[in-house]
Amino acid sequence: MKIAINTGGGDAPGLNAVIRAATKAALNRGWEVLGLRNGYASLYTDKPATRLTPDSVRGITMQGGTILGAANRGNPFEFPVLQADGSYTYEDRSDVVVSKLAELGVEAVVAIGGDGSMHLAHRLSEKGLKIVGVPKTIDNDLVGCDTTLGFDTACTIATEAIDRITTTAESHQRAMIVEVMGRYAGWIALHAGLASSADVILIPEIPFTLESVFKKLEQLKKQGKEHAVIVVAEGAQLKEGGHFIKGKQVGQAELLGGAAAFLEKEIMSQTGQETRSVILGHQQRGGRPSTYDRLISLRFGAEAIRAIEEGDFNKLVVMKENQLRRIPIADVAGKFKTVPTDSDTIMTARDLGICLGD
Ligand SMILES: Nc1ncnc2c1ncn2[C@@H]1O[C@H](COP(=O)(O)OP(=O)(O)OP(=O)(O)O)[C@@H](O)[C@H]1O
Ligand SMILES: O=P(O)(O)OC[C@H]1O[C@](O)(CO)[C@@H](O)[C@@H]1O
Ligand SMILES: [Mg+2]
Repeated sequence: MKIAINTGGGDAPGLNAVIRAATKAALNRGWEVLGLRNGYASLYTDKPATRLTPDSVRGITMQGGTILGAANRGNPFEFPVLQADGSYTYEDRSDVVVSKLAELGVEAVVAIGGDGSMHLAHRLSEKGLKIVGVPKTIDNDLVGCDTTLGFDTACTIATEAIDRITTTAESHQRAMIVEVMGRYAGWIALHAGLASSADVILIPEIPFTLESVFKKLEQLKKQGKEHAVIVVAEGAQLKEGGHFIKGKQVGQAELLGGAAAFLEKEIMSQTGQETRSVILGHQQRGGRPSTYDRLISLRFGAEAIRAIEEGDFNKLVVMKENQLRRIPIADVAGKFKTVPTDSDTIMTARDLGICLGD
């Protein structure tokens, strides 16, 4: 058996642990393992794949990033090609992906990625590719699973950052706003905000009003609390105004952001409270994975190989109620898991008096 592994979408802590577990489990079965670089991009080059060996995966469980490189602008069905005049045209390179893998003798692919990668995996499987998916994204927005690899680490990093920001907020009697990642889902904001005792948490699932935030700041003052910590998801949206969109690059999903800067300006000008904003950004995606992310990543990687061994293709390996399961990739492709607004975590935030902006 010859398999190939690729990592697609934004990188996330734990990717290397999946690569190591899948490679070792496959090599132990006497299989051959190829690594694709930068998603599927290496398949269009004269070095389409590299052989993964015990040496190439040694000691990488604890390493951030991905030794294979990631790609979040390389959709093979609409591949952006730069023209001489600076404009882009889009080519369908999906047949190149399928035929190149066949030429390399690859019988199955382990595709590690988020919602976008699983959408691609599903479309490639319709062209005959045998794929097993592994759920990765710090955003935790893949349906059909409790958690995705990278989410726990991102929440830990965000929680620690908010803790640190809280002590300086207190020293200066300021409102501090922390913008965290998560695209159109508020998982990181809600979990890290709750864990770090934020006063206000704004998530895309609950559109907010400025009045609600100002009311909370006023209430804190009345209680003798001179500082405030506001955690805002990059995808947060105003009840009247929608998302904060920073821009869009060719071949990429839209970039969100700007909610924290907006809030800083409005709080300063409308309440007079000294305010600062911080964007945590990509540090939430970088560095060493948490113990939990290492473990689920190793379990996902080895399970993907067991699925291939059993011929159980076009499945996504997931963690559901702390059990490994396999679900059809078709069931998650093109879907999106947001925070249920009636979840016990939301109710807990409300019970603790946290303002959710509504
Ligand atoms: N293996 C791949 N090769 C090339 N491009 C890919 C690959 N996987 C995903 N992409 C591109 O990256 C985009 C994002 O992928 P995905 O949703 O899986 O990642 P993510 O972890 O949710 O991060 P992101 O915030 O970038 O969406 C996809 O829409 C797709 O265009
Ligand atoms: O790496 P880029 O292109 O800045 O993408 C940022 C996006 O990727 C993620 O980090 C992971 O999906 C999102 O939280 C964020 O919106
Ligand atoms: Mg995504």
